Amino acid sequence: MADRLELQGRHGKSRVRVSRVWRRPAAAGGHVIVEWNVAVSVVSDCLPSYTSDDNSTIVATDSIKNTVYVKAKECTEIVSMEEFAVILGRHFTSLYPQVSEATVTIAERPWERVVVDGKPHSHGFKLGVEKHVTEVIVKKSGNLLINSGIQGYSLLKTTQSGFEKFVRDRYTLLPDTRERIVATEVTAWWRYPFEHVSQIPSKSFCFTQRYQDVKKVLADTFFGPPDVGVYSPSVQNTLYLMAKEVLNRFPDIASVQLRMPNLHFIPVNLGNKENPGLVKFADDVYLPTDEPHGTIEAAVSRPKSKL
Ligand SMILES: O=c1[nH]c(=O)c2[nH]c(=O)[nH]c2[nH]1
Repeated sequence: MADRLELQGRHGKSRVRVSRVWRRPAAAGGHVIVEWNVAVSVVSDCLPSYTSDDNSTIVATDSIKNTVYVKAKECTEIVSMEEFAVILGRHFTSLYPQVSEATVTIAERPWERVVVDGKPHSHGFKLGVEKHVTEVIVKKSGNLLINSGIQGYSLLKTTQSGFEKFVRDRYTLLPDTRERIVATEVTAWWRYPFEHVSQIPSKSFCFTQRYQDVKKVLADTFFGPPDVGVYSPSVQNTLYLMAKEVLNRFPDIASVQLRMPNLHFIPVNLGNKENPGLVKFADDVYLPTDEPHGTIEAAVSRPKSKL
């Protein structure tokens, strides 16, 4: 009976924190620093280690961790997170015959160059908020998948948002409105179309630039023009327009997934019989809360080719 059991295992190291500095002269743009939290997980044929005391085919997770630092050292030129993840994935799947696949996940701590007296500082950084993340899966054949994203991107507007004409039944209390605050913390994931290591563009920074560009398109679509904004009839509609704009603007992005919790700003009305109208809501005083919050998410992709 036991002989017929199947096992699909994987192992690796998580929360490997590494920082890499590239020390360019001030005239060339100054120092560049990245701080990455790396997770590597390999699919590896090391069945005897599960079924017996034979560890002879295990690539130790400690060695996996060490490799992250060795590869960071070897990157003498600036690399993006995505490129670094591909380097790691290629390394594990090509060096070890037993490793058929590697998944490398990286989250970047958002150190941003400071500006002093209107000038970008050559070696000073402050911590930003939203995070660039990536997940790269590399197969031994060189086939790969690159997904990148944003986490913790908090956006809010004080008007140009409403919600009306939704299902109204015996459970409904929420009134229709064309005037409310809308606030969210965007999580976005998008997939690049590269399917093999040989297809990855060589220009350094292309993924990093793309991250900045996607972030801007998401925010610009959420807010609309600076003076008048754009009306949002629902978080659902705004989410769709944000995803659609990313796909329109970037042909090298194949699909976008957005999660946009609706973080409520509840109108405050206080009063009782003796003291009616203690606080009467006039689009001014709110109770902000994220518990509970609405959960709204969707994946948007181009229609599949009918070829
Ligand atoms: O934009 C919204 N979408 C909803 O699905 C929803 N549900 C709700 O109570 N408020 C809102 N707002």
